[in-house]
Amino acid sequence: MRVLLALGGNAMTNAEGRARVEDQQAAAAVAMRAVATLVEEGADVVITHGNGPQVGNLLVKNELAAQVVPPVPLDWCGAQTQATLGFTILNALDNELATRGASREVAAVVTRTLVAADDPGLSRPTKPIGRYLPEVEARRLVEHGETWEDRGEKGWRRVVASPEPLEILDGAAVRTLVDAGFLVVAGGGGGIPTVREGGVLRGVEAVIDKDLGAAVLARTVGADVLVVATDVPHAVLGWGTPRAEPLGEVDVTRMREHLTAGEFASGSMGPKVEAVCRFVEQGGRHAVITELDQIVDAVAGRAGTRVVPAPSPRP
Ligand SMILES: NC(=O)OP(=O)(O)O
Repeated sequence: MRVLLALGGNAMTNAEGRARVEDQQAAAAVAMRAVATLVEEGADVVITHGNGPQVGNLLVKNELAAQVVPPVPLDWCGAQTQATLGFTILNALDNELATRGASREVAAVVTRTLVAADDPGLSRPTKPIGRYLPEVEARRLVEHGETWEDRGEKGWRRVVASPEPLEILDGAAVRTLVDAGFLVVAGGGGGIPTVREGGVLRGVEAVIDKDLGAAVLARTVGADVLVVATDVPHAVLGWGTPRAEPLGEVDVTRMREHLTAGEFASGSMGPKVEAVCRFVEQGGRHAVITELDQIVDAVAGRAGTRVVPAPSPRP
């Protein structure tokens, strides 16, 4: 079985969302325990990861240091997060396999994702990145031209452009490595957004939603199962209301109806549900949204919100 595991922000930060080096190393170590168990059970595992906290922090560093060292654009920041998180995940995975007396070849692939140059998402900021700030501080940054948005009880968060992922440009390399038996980290942060204009490729300043990127990557590597690991055990209908209903197994037609009805918040559960629906609609065996410590059971169909193909119509 081939599994695409998409690790959410909480899988690469501590419980408060902090992204110090030691927080990221500790979080990666926890996530790789699940990956090592899947590997022991015989799965091919491809890992992708979010980069929202990390890419936002890099952008702030760039802006603060701009008078001293040349700043780099957001797509460069995204590429940098793929490298640092890829290296952190690989170390954690190698170390976890070694404690179990196991060993596998591992690799991290700097991954570009093709987006359309005229994607409306490039001119309309929607993707939350970086740290949360109190409203008063966020409004000060808005006065300096940044876009910030109220994200509820945690505070305000910067939002940036986020185009639709169309194709994993480095997909052939990823697939070749997986077919050769490597455990691969790829498509971090949804992939580095890249446009092709007049036959020329160039990065664009945006951050792709990593769950939507994961759905494209899953298709590219021929995954049977997509697991979106986040900080809650299930997607929930009526979240935060007295009628809250955690979802178990749902067929993809019904799940898309819930999505269309506005049951899932944009910028958080909404893209995760969109991603699992796309994966199953395009032939995936099943897709699961669940929390980090349920990953192994999720792959086995015993945990989380499990989206399965719609039943075939009767002849
Ligand atoms: N790129 C991205 O979606 O990252 P997060 O999942 O960390 O927000």
